[in-house]
Amino acid sequence: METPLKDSVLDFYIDDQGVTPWTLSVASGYNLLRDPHHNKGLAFTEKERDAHYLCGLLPPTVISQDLQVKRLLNNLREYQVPLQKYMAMMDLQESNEKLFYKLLIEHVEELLPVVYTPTVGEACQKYGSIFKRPQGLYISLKEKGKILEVLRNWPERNIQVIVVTDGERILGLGDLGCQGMGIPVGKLSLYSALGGVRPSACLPVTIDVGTNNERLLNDEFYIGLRQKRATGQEYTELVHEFMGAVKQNYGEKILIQFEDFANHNAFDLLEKYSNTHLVFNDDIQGTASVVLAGVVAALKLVGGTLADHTFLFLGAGEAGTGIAELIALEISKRTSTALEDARKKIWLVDSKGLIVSSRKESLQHFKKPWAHEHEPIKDLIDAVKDIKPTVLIGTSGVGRTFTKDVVEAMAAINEKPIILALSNPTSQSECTAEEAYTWTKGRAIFASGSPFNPVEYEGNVFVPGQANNAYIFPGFGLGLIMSGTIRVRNDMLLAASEALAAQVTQENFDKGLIYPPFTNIRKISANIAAKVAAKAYELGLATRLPQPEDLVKHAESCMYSPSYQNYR
Ligand SMILES: O=C([O-])CC(=O)C(=O)O
Ligand SMILES: [Mg+2]
Repeated sequence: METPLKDSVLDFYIDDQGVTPWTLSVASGYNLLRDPHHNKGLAFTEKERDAHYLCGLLPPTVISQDLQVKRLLNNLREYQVPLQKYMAMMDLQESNEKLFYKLLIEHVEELLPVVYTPTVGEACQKYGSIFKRPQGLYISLKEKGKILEVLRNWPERNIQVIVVTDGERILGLGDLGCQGMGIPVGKLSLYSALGGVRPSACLPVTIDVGTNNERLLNDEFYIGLRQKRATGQEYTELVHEFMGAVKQNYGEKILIQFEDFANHNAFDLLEKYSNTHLVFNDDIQGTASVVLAGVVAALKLVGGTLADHTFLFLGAGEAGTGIAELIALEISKRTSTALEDARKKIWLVDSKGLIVSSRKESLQHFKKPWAHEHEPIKDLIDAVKDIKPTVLIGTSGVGRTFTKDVVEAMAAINEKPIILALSNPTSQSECTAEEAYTWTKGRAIFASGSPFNPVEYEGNVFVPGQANNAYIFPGFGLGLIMSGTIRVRNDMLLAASEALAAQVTQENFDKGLIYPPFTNIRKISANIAAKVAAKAYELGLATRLPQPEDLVKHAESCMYSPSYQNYR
């Protein structure tokens, strides 16, 4: 057999230690069928079966990978319950990785909602009950003092990207503790499927410091530490040890993506580590980049420049303030105005009402830049009527908050109101696609964080876009990895955003879409990766030299291929 197997060009960047001997020793005979990285199931050819001690272990038929994909898709479609589809996909990932990715890549529109939002949310809620095998590393308070050793227990050594959560704010579902593991697992499968990063280079991590979720603490199937969340120094020290161990074990170029931390930690962690590590917060930065792209694309449909628009957010946490800041940065850049002035076009409402200067003293630090001069307003509907936004963005994590009143008020102010209901999963969406189109009489430009089906309204079909950070983080990460970039900077987020907006075609606009369909996502990711890498080279933060001439081609050549290889 040809080992080490090369999954993609990124393998050439593997350090001298190369592939683990473990892979070499088990990959034949029955164990080969049990090795998810190399298993091909019925697609092993006669010759391969002869050469690798597989005769008799498989029924006589040899089928192609394409036929395997077809068969699996047929089986998946038989399941009525989304969670059953999810579990079937996880089983496939654990038994035949290439087939899992080929299926996911070739049927991305259909299967994204299965392995990602909304179903992954339900999977996390029930993770203890459906748990079968470890899909990532669990670093709990018990591992304190030995995190480096724990990292070395993971079978893969050449890790390029880690997605880590502490489970405190899983989507809009709140504290799911250790069961948040579904999120890093799901995000990383998109890194490979959508962004082409080798699966073996991806490491999902859950930091378990307990949970404040009483239901889970009392659930006999809960898999995490049965205690209230550690906070303060105990929390900070565990995370700090993790961050240090990761850098020590994997080097400076390891990308660490923070995912679904609570507001009170997310901003601080990002700030604390952004000058010592390659860190990226998907909820703050990834969401910001994807929403800016959608808004910029929407300008083609509604007219005006970014600076001509007025933005109102419901929700002033990671997504809300992250998006607001990136929009302000872009306005400031395009119009050469001061950032403070650009921010004045943007208003945020939190659970206490409009964020205004009289509230400044009591605001969390990440909200302070948005405390503009204005009299207090308590309700969203009154804020809409007063501020008269052209763009309404929901990032509250609370479903059904864009009520009929609110949406109708947007339609009364705007010919084409831009309404983005970003909270996940579907149950937490601020409104449904159907509500947005019906209440605006088909005039809304609508996108949501979790997918909605097309809506028919008065004989017209409206296709809602999905404003989800899944458009950005896989290509963004690929761009960082392929260029050996050592720090993330805002200009890279702006570059990613521009790259995504540039991928929306006239045909998409004609359908009212402000995002391209996910079917072309690998091409989109390659373009994003190229723009991000180009910016990193420009800023002197890319270490992989010389800079390739054609970065799009380079990105494509780096991408993991899910097609089987021939084993000698
Ligand atoms: O996971 C998603 O679908 C988007 C996201 O980061 C979140 O909602 O936290
Ligand atoms: Mg998230």
